[in-house]
Amino acid sequence: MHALLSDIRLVVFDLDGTLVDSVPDLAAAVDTALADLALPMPGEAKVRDWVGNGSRILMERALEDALGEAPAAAFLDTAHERFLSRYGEAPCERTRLYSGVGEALAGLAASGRRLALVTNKPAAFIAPILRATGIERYFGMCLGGDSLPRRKPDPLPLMHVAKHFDVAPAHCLMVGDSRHDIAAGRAAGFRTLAVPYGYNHGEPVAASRPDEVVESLAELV
Ligand SMILES: O=C(O)COP(=O)(O)O
Ligand SMILES: [Mg+2]
Repeated sequence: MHALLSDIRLVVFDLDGTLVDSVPDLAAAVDTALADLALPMPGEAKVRDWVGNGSRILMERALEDALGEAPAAAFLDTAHERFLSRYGEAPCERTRLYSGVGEALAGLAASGRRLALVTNKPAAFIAPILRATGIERYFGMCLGGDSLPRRKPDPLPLMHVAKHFDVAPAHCLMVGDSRHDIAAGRAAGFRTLAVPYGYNHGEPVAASRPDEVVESLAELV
């Protein structure tokens, strides 16, 4: 086990960009949603930098890019509905686990630690993706960006999970790919660990000063 885990009893994982590379499917849904609205398709590279604050803000960034100005609220609502419908049709066609994730989850679970998932993506998409990638059984609790009144970088979902498992924050670890994960973890009183391969608005996640950065989650076990 990694030294950081010695007094950790609960490990909370981010999903997009940490456990799964979901951008191919997210980008396909953004592209088709914009095409439905007769707007140009942004493609994967741009979408990669827009993921991290939930699907509504993802679509706000996409519309702003396509229109050259901030979208009207009603148009954003329409576009967000299009995105949810398109993503719901195919949330895991090309979404894949990052290397090392399977070993890490199996090893941590076997060690008796509790595992949970806190993502900013809508909760409805969590189970289909965990099922398709074969990792659903590891998580005792999963929260989405719309599960509670506030989402990451607010610490609320992390505090909720720690309370659910009755583990003090000092014995909890947040594992994520973005500054929102690190900020939420720190604010909740958790230890924090980052992976550098995910989505962080084009910036290195190390700039958020997590307690540790690992190239692969396999290094945890
Ligand atoms: O859907 C998003 O915006 C990001 O999701 P994540 O919190 O799992 O990285
Ligand atoms: Mg993420």
